[in-house]
Amino acid sequence: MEIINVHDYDEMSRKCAQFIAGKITSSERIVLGLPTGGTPLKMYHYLAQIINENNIDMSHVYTVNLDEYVGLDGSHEASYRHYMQTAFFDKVNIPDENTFIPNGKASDLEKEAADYDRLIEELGGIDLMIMGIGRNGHIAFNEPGTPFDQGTHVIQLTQNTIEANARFFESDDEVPGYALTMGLQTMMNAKSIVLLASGEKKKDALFRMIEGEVTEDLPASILQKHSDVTVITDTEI
Ligand SMILES: O=P(O)(O)OC[C@H]1O[C@](O)(CO)[C@@H](O)[C@@H]1O
Repeated sequence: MEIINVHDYDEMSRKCAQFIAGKITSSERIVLGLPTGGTPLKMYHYLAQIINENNIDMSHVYTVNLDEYVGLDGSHEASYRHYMQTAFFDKVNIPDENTFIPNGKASDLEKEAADYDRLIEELGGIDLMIMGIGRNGHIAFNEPGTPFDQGTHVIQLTQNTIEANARFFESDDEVPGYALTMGLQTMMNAKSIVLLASGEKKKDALFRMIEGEVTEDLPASILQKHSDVTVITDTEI
């Protein structure tokens, strides 16, 4: 695991955006795994800026998002589809049909999960996966206790995650209790991974992820077993 220490959130976001832009321009075709949450917001800002300033072609870029709330569709302001459109997709010239996010309104969620894994396979797998980390060590919505060998699935969110995400809703009660998320196996299949972590509140999870035991109690610890993980962080560990 390579750890890149930066001074602050801004530098972390800029570095990551530059790295992704470099990969996009140097690839004939690329599949990106993309996160939501507070952490990557500024990274998307810089990435859109770099793409537009340099007229970077996006027709060969495909994106698969990590997760979506069950019960929300793209018209809901807290849905991850809405987040991605406003934070990134609407700002760059990526074809709509190249962007994929699990459908949280699917009538058969199990089927939607299986179809999502099939889609990733048909795209040829994920070349570069960007992710954040939750305070309890979750990645995507894989909460502590999630088996390491799972593909995309439905998960019940913990109270900790509901509270952490309540800031995107009017109140705690509005945060959906379930989500569709890529599984840890899906994420580990990505060829390269970049994990972003900013701030003291992530310090404990980050430390355990890097130094601790590989355990399902801390989902992110599985990344110790991946051969190409870069962590960009402003948190001293
Ligand atoms: O970036 P934030 O908002 O701290 O969230 C951390 C993690 O929580 C999630 O948003 C899910 O709760 C993940 O997608 C993200 O990696």
